[in-house]
Amino acid sequence: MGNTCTTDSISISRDDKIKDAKIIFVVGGPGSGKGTQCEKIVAKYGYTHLSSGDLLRIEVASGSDRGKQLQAIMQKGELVPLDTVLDMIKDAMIAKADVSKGFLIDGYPREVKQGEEFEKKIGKPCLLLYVDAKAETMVKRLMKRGETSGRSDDNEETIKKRLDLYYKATEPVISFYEGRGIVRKVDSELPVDEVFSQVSTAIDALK
Ligand SMILES: Nc1ccn([C@@H]2O[C@H](COP(=O)(O)OP(=O)(O)OP(=O)(O)O)[C@@H](O)[C@H]2O)c(=O)n1
Ligand SMILES: Nc1nc2c(ncn2[C@@H]2O[C@H](COP(=O)(O)OP(=O)(O)O)[C@@H](O)[C@H]2O)c(=O)[nH]1
Ligand SMILES: [Mg+2]
Repeated sequence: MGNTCTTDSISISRDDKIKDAKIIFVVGGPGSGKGTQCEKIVAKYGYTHLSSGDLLRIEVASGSDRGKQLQAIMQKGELVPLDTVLDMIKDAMIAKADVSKGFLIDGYPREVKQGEEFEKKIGKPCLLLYVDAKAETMVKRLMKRGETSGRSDDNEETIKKRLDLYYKATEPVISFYEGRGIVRKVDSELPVDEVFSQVSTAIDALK
């Protein structure tokens, strides 16, 4: 049976496993350095890193019909349907719930609605790490990453679309959570270790 939900009671116990989890959203533009910082957080704090983009890429790599549809959307730099990403994140969280000290949700929410749905279905974040870099810096990093990443969206045309969408849809997420006082901004123009020192300060301040 595994994780299959057949009755309400099973579904409640599945959800119960993550309802009190420590949740950190990691938000920033494409190529800002979210993944780089998350790796370091995992090493120092032992949190579980879930990159919504990576989860989608795993589905694409499986070659499934759903993966093919996702690939087409991602190649255009658009957002995949909200429920698809949210279900993937939730399943991944439940799978790690027993061993996790906390979750880094990287690259999510991409729009305010995604944050609202996450809170309804999973729980509230205690921190939003805002990884901030200039557009020019992000483009430069992504073009460089594209030389070796093999990612079909690390090309000039798609990068521009991802950036536009970031400013239009994702930046409002930061204002939304600023209203709640949980946003900590780190300056990702700095060298990786200096960015991480700012990240550590923000995480250490959590109780
Ligand atoms: N919550 C999410 C996360 C990702 N995507 C899709 O997956 C692509 C890649 O996402 P991601 O790996 O998070 O890429 P970026 O944020 O652009 O940055 P990076 O991998 O460089 O962190 C996005 O452009 C988008 O099409 C999405 O629709 N919804
Ligand atoms: N110079 C510099 N490069 C960085 C920094 N953080 C990330 N990078 C590089 O920028 C690229 C994008 O980083 P990544 O972590 O994949 O960013 P993400 O798209 O936000 O997940 C990678 O090739 C990193 O090596 C940083 O603080 N300084
Ligand atoms: Mg990433």
